[in-house]
Amino acid sequence: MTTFSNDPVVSVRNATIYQDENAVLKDVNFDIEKGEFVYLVGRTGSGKSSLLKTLYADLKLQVGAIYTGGFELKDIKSKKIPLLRRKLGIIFQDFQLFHDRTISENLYFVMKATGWKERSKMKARLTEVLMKVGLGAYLNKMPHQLSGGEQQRVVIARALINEPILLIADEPTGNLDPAVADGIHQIFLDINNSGTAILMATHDHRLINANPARVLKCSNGQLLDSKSEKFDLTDSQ
Ligand SMILES: Nc1ncnc2c1ncn2[C@@H]1O[C@H](COP(=O)(O)OP(=O)(O)OP(=O)(O)O)[C@@H](O)[C@H]1O
Repeated sequence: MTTFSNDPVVSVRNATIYQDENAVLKDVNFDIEKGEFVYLVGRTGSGKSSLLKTLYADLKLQVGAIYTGGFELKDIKSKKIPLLRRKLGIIFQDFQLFHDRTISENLYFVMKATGWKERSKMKARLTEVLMKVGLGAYLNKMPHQLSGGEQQRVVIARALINEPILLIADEPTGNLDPAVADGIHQIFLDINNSGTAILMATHDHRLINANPARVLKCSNGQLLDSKSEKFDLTDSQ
């Protein structure tokens, strides 16, 4: 699909976000521009994960229009979903590494699944993304030999492999100590500084206050946007 250099990476118009037949968020409207950093907040159960899942076509879009990375999500064909996901980096709170494979085997797996073929190019890219997250020397380690923060860095490296235009992160520091969370957050800021847009769900107001950026807030079935209105962050933990 054709994308133009100034198109937003995400564009949402009058969308309703559903879990089964329950509308979790109604009349959702926002754009995320190339290179933007956006936090997503809201109380537990307010719809953050449901919104993110809809953006990467894990939940079906039933009402409204969403474009992510140039793909129209309404009625998207299932064979196009892997192509959409290749344009995105998706990161969750729980590190989903294969525990019986080394770090490099974990990354090779994703590369093969997304069409990489040449071993020398794969090795170069793998080394490059691991360096970006400060784990250049960890290629042959097993996941259990890494701390939680290091495992999350590997997951971030894996998400960077195909140079995504948007990183979608669902509470990526949720299970980490504050100091480790700060280190992971700094990696997201560095990635963002090099031009990748980031949409990050978080409950951590400490991180938001230390690194302010635009905030989307799920509240009472609506999505509020700090770009167009003022709201209180303190009641969204
Ligand atoms: N798999 C599911 N099937 C049915 N309902 C679900 C499912 N997952 C979540 N829900 C419901 O959808 C609503 C929104 O949940 P969601 O997980 O999007 O919230 P959240 O803001 O991400 O919460 P948290 O901060 O706890 O992760 C809640 O009422 C929840 O119970």
